[in-house]
Amino acid sequence: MVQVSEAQVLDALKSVIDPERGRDIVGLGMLSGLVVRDGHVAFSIEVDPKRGAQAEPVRHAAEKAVEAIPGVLSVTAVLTAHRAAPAGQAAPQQGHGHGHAHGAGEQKAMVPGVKAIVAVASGKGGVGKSTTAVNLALGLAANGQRVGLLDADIYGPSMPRMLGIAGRPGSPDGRRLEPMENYGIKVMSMGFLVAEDTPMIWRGPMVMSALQQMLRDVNWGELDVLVVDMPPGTGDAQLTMAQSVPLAGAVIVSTPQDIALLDARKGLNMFRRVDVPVLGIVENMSYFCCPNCGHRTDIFSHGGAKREAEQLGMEFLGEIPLHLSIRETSDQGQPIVVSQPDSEHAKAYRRIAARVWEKISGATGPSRAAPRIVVQ
Ligand SMILES: Nc1ncnc2c1ncn2[C@@H]1O[C@H](COP(=O)(O)OP(=O)(O)OP(=O)(O)O)[C@@H](O)[C@H]1O
Repeated sequence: MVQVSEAQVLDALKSVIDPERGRDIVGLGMLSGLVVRDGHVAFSIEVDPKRGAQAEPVRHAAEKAVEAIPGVLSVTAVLTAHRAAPAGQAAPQQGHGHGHAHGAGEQKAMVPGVKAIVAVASGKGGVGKSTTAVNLALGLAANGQRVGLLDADIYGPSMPRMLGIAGRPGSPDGRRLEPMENYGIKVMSMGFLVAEDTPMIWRGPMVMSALQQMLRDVNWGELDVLVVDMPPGTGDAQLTMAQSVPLAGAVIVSTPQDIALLDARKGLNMFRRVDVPVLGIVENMSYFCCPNCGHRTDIFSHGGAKREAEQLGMEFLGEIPLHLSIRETSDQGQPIVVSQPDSEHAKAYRRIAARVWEKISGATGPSRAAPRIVVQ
């Protein structure tokens, strides 16, 4: 295989001229987060936020220039809206009339029109975080809230599949993306923006810019709740999210054995460190429900999560069994809350959604970043 070096990529990018300033993007210092690995290249290009999608031709030209290097297998270039103003100064999105971060620290820019943002997180992968996020979002919608779902799991976006949505988001004004929609909720996912076979190679700064774009450069409209399906784990992406957005709170998804192994505590501690209230814990795959006879088996010493949650000072929001229909419905793009709304499982998700809503809509008082929420 032909090896591609960073120097080669930089050389190629020196041929890309920013038309606005008449110089190459490398010389202008617009490039950041360059990663070259096994022929796969990824980088971000910082542009003034005012330019937004007008800088798309620059991104496109940069991609083309790198693609032309022999040995390059894929190129992922992302535009970063570089925000020079320190947080708290007159950034355009700040304080859109709905609530501010009132914490002792810096103000966090609200997303215009979005009343509350709830993160769904887990200490590790594979515990059913995305399944919970999608059913929670649909449960909130079924309970009457206006809901958006942001798939922040940029390494393995699953929402296009889970919600049965194909295609690419449009941008009628050429500046902001329109979210996709299904089952009455608005959805944005990196899966809509990047070809399925493109490997995702991200480094810290790129993760941040991708998340910021999906959060702020999307026309979410008026939402009561934006549910964010976080990437698994407790790394950069979670911290960025937690630090740069006034989260109303976080829901931690955990399996019984994961609780026992303390993985859930990592998630909990991370949010506590950045001063985001943890709304509670959902125990997923809590017990096994035989799809044929309905017989229930507690395969993982069920009940431990509730006890642990209490010990950790967290609310236990509910338990979801391991059930074939939960997996099958998500795999088919028809999550159980919409495809089998009268099932016990759908009801369990709706109860969790109702409790989450109760907690965030009642989140007033002198505490930190709790957004002011008007229940309509
Ligand atoms: N309660 C459940 N019953 C049956 N299957 C489930 C349940 N919850 C999740 N699954 C299945 O487990 C698998 C992993 O779930 P999911 O993708 O939601 O996990 P995740 O924590 O988001 O994973 P990742 O960390 O890989 O993103 C999926 O196939 C999903 O359909």
